[in-house]
Amino acid sequence: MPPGRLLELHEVAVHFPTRDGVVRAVNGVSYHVDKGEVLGIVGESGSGKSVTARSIMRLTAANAVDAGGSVRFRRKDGSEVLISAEHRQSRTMRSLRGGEIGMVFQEPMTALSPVHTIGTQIMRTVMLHRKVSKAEARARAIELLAKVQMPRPHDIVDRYPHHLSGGMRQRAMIALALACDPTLLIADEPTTALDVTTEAQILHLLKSLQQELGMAIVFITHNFGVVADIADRVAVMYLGRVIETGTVDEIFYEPKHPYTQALLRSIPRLGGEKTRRLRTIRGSVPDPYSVPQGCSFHPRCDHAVAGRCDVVVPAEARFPSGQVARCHLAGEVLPEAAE
Ligand SMILES: Nc1ncnc2c1ncn2[C@@H]1O[C@H](COP(=O)(O)OP(=O)(O)OP(=O)(O)O)[C@@H](O)[C@H]1O
Repeated sequence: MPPGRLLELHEVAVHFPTRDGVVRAVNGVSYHVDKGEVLGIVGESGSGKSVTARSIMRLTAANAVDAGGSVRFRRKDGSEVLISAEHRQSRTMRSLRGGEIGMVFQEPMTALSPVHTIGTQIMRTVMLHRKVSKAEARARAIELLAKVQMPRPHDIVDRYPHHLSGGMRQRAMIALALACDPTLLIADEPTTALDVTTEAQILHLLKSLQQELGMAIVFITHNFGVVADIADRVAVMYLGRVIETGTVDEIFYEPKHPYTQALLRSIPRLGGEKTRRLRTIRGSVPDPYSVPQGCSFHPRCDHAVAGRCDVVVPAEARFPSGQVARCHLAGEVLPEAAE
């Protein structure tokens, strides 16, 4: 990996064999994250955002089958590690999880235990990864609670999760994820379940922590507005593939892939023209048992060319800026042409 690179996924594939057939949840996903960068992952429900992220930590469900690809991660000491399925239970993986890669979820109770105090849980993580005394770990827990702007950290440290509001639980989970100064935080829809005001506060908190600590974030969301707030670069996913990547500005102002263009047309804009009608994307996401041949978006695409888009999987089209789109017509299908 280049020196500034922290994480690199190459053609990662994860399938779930079920009684009704094979769910091809992730079908060859490639993306990278540089040190200190925020990568937003967007896409409709079921596009494979979470399964891909979990495969980085090797935390996919027991019925998941690793169907290929590789994940590379740069450790704090500068060395590169190849994360593979065999590493699932390895000592390296255990030291990466929580020690170098932190994770926060939509539902804090998936990360927090209901039967232990917030302090005990943070102290446990700190003591698992560092040689510190109990008193030092407790001091670190209080320091972390203050860092995530938890009110009354000296009091909250001895509370159980059910004593806290939704927003405070989210802060506690972030404190837990930051316990060992991770260089990468994977945030999977961490604000989706919150009201708008709390969501804005948590986003602001994550952004300021990211800048203060210099950590990178993979931020998963289905909300373009949230991406605009927090991300530097964006990867758009559709049916288990990344179909476009670029900077936030490129994706918002010059989307190259018809799916990204359609997604953007379907979100209301503040101050937008009142006469402009919101358009929904034709059809619905096909079920992942039968991913369409060729470009998987072609059955819903207004520009699909028969004999090409329905037959051949598009290669990556690279633009001089670094923007990449997996579309046979990328560069030809401009937003104006698609109106
Ligand atoms: N353990 C599992 N067994 C079978 N199918 C699964 C399993 N976990 C996920 N899937 C399927 O894999 C696909 C991708 O799921 P994933 O959760 O990654 O989507 P997502 O883009 O994160 O969506 P959401 O925003 O709804 O979380 C979905 O079709 C989902 O039903």
